[in-house]
Amino acid sequence: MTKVNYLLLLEQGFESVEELNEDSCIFATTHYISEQTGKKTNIVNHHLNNLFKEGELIKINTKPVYYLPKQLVTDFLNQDLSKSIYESFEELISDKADVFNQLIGNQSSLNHVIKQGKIALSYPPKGMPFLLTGPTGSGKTYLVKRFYDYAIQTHLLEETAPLITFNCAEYADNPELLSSKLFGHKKGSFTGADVDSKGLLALADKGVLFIDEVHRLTPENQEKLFYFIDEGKYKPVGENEIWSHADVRLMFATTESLDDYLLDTFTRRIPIVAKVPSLESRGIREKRQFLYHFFKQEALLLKKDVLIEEALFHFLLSYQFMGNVGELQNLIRYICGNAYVRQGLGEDLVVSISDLPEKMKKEAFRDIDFTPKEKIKITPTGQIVDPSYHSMATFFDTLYKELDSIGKQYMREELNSHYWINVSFEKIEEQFKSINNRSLIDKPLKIKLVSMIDEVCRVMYETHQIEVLPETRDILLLFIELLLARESESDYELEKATQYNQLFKEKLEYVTNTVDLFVYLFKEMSNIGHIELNEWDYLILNMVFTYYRRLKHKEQINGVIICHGKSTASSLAETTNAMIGQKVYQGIDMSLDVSFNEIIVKLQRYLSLHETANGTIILIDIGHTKDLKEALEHRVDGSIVIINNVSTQLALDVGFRIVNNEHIEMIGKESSSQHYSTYSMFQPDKKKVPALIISCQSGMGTAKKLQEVIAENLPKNTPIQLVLSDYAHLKKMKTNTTMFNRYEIIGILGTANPQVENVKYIGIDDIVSEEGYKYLSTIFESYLSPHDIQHLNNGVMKTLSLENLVTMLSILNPEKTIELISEMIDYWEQAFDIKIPNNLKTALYIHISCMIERVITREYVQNTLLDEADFTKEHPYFIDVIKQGLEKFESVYHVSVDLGEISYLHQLFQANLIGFTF
Ligand SMILES: Nc1ncnc2c1ncn2[C@@H]1O[C@H](COP(=O)(O)OP(=O)(O)OP(=O)(O)O)[C@@H](O)[C@H]1O
Repeated sequence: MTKVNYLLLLEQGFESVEELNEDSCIFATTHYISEQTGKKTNIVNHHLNNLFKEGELIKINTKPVYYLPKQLVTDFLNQDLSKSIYESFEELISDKADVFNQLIGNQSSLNHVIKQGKIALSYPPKGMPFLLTGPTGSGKTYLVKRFYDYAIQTHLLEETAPLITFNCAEYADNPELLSSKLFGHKKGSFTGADVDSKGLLALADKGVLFIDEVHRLTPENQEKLFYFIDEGKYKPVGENEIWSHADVRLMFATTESLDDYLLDTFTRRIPIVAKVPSLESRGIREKRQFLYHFFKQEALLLKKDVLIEEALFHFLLSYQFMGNVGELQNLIRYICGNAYVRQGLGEDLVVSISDLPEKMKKEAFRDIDFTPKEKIKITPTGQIVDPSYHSMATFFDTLYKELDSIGKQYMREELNSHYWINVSFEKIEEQFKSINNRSLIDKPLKIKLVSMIDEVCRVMYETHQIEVLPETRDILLLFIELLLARESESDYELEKATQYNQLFKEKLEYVTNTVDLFVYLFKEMSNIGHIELNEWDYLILNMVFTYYRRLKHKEQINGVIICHGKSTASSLAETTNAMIGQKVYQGIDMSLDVSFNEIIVKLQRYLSLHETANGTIILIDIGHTKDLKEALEHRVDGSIVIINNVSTQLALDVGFRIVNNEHIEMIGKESSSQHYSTYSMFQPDKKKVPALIISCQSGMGTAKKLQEVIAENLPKNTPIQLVLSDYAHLKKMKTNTTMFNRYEIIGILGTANPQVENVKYIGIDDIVSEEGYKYLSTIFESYLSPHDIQHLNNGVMKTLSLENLVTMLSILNPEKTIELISEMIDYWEQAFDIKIPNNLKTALYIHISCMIERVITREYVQNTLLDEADFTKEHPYFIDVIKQGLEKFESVYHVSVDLGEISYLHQLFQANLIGFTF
C-alpha cells in the first residue's frame, strides 16, 4: 500500500463526516487504519507522518492522534486553516469561529485594529461608528469585509444582512448627487429625478454601510450623516417633512491624515479610530508571509507548484511598495502571469527577476547576488519549502552552540578570560558575516534603525559618558537586524548562557551595566518592531561591547574631578584631558543648588558604567572624604584614592601618572605631597544592590505599570532597584536567573505568587488590603524607615485602583467609570449601612470595570455553579440593593448585569466583610 492509498482511505472516511468530533472521525486514527488494512501501526504511522509533513494532512493531538485530510477539512469548514496541528477538535472548530485568525498580522501589526473593530461592532445596543485610516492599498476595504464576516458569524448581524460600499471620491465633484446617492431623493427634487429613489442608507438597512475616502465628503453631507449617527433618522433629498429611519452600522475609511480639518470634526464624532499600518511598517516577517500568501494564491489558481528564484524573492522583500499590500499582490500576479506566458504548459512555474516589469528589472539587477541558491517552492496546497528561511532559523542556534563550546573551555580553565572574550567575539563576527544581510530587513526600516542606534549612542554618551565606538555600532546594527528577522525563539540551553553571563559580570560588571543601559534605551526610544533578547543574546552583546573597547582603551585608572561651581569640574577635566592628549578625567559639576547627595548619585551612576577594577582616583575641591567613602565602598571594584584641593597642576600631575600606569597609592601619596593637599585611600567592600522583582501573570504591561506606581512612592535616593520579570520565566527558572546574581533580591511583588523558595512574595491585593503596611514591612523593613513604608503604602493605595483601571479598560473612559463606581459604592454603603473597607473598594473597582468590558465585548462567562433560585430566595435584599446601585451604570453603558455577576459581588462582600449578613 502506498502513501497515496492512505490519503485516499482518509478522504473516503471523511466523506461521511457530518460533525467534526472524536467519534465521527475514528477512521482517522492509526489504530483503526492498521486494523482495516492489516498493516503494522508503525508502518501506518510512518506514512501518515510523511503525508502530514507534505502538508496533505492535519493532526489533532489528542489521545489517540487523529490525521485528517487538510483539503477536505478546509472545504468542510469553508475556511483556510491557520495551522496544521490542533490540540483538540474544539480548537479546530473554533479556528473557524474567528475570521481574523487567517489574517496576516492578526497577532501583531493588526492586533489593535482588530480589537478596536470588534469592540465597535459589539458595542451595545447597535455598535458604534468606526473609522479606519491608512495608506492606499494597506487593506482597509479588506478589513471591513472581515469585520462584516465577523458580525455575521457572531450573530451581531443576520446572515442576509447587506454590506454596501460607497466611495465618496467618485462623487466628490457633485455634492448633490452624492447626497442623493447616500440619502435617496424624492421625485422632482432636481432635474432628472423622475422617480423616488432609495439611498444607500436605506439599502444598507440592518447591515453595514462602508463609506470609503470619507475626507471627500462635503461639510453639509457630513452634517446630515452626523445627525443620522446621533438620531438614527435622515431626510432624503427633496423631502422636507417625513423622516426616514434605518438601522445601519457605519464604517469609514480614509487615506488622509487625521490632522486634516474635515477629519478633525469628523473624528470628534467617531469614537473609535484605528490605523491600518503601511506594508513597510509591518516588518519583514509579515512581508515574507504576504509573499508566501500571494504566491500560494497563484499556485492554486494555476494548479502548479511555483518555484521562486531567491534573487526575485529577496528583491520583493526589500522593495518599498508605496501602494502597499495591494501593489504587492498585483505585482505577484503580474510576475506569475508573465512567467506563465513564457513557460506555457510546463509542470512547474519558475518565476525570476526577468518576469518583473521593465522599470523594476533594472533596479533588481543592480543589487543581484549571483551565487546560485536553491529556489523557494510553493505548492497549491500551501506547502512552503524555503531554504533561506531555514538557514535563518538555525543561524542563531549554530552561534549559541559555538559560544557554548568556547565558554566550556573557559570554565575548564583552558582559556583565560581575555581569550574567552576574543575568541567568542571572533566567532560572532564570523557567523554574522556568513549571512546574506541584503534583505534581512527592508530598506526604510534599516534607515530608521541606523538613526535609532546613533540616537541611543548619543544619549549614552551625553547622559552617562559612555562612548560606543563606530566598529561596535556597525556590529550592533547587524545584530539587531538579525534579531528583527529572527522568526522563532531558540531554546538552546538558556541556563548555560545565564552562567556565562554571570561569570562575565563577575569580571566586567560595568560592561553588563552598559549592555543593560543600551538595551533599556533602545527599547524605550525605539518604535521599531518588537525584539526579544534571550540570555545568549545578552552574552553576544557583552562580548561585542567589550571587544573594541578593550582594543582601544588600555586598562587604566579611572579619573574623576568634582568641584563646586556650574562648570568648574567639567572645564578642568576637559582642559587636562586636552593637555594630556587622551581622556583621563570625567568632570562632575556641583552647582550650588545641587545637594551633595545628588552628586553622589551621579558619581555612582558614572562608576557603575565604567571599568573600576584598576582603581579610581577622585580629585575634589573640598572635603567629603567620609561621604564619598560610604557611597562608593560597596560599588566599585578596585582601590579608591581621594585627593583634596584640586588644582590644574594637581590634575595634570595625577593625569600624567595615570597615563604612565603608576601605582595608584604612589600617585595619591606623591601628588598630594607635591601639591600641598591630602589624600586618603581605601579598598572597597563590594555588595550587591538590593532589588525588588515585579512580575505579573497578566503580563509585562501590568508589571510595568506597577513598577511606575512603586517607583513614584519610594524615597528618592533609595538604593532599591525595581526590576521586571516575566512571570512564566521566573516561575520556571526560580533563582536561576541573572537577576538573582546581579542583585540582592529582597522580594517579589505581583498578581500571582511565582513560588520562588526563600524569597518573600506579596500580592497587589495584599498591599491594598487593610494590612497593606504589614505586608510591605515584611519586604522593606531593613531598607526603609516605618515612615517611608507608610508613605509607600498610602501612595500605592491611592493610585492603584485608578492605575489598574486605566490599564485594564481599553475602551471606556476610565475617569467616568471611576466616578460611577464611586457613586455606586456610596449608595451601597448607605443602603447596607456599612463602611466598605479599602481592600473591598479596590476589588469592586477592578471587578466592576472588568465586568463591563466582559459584557460589552461579549466575553461573558455564565456562572454555571450558581443555583439562581436558591440565591434569589436567600439574598433578596442584597440583590435588590446591588441592582439599584447598578441602575445608572446599566443605563449609561447599555448593559445588563445578570444574576451570576451579582452573586460574584456577593462573594466579594462576604469574603471581605466580617459579619456581612445580607
Ligand atoms: N491581510 C490581507 N490578506 C490578504 N490580502 C490582503 C490583505 N490586506 C489587503 N489585501 C489585499 O490587498 C489589496 C488592497 O487592499 P484594500 O483594497 O483593502 O486596500 P485599501 O486600504 O482599501 O486601499 P485604498 O485606500 O486604495 O482603497 C486587496 O486586493 C486585498 O485583497
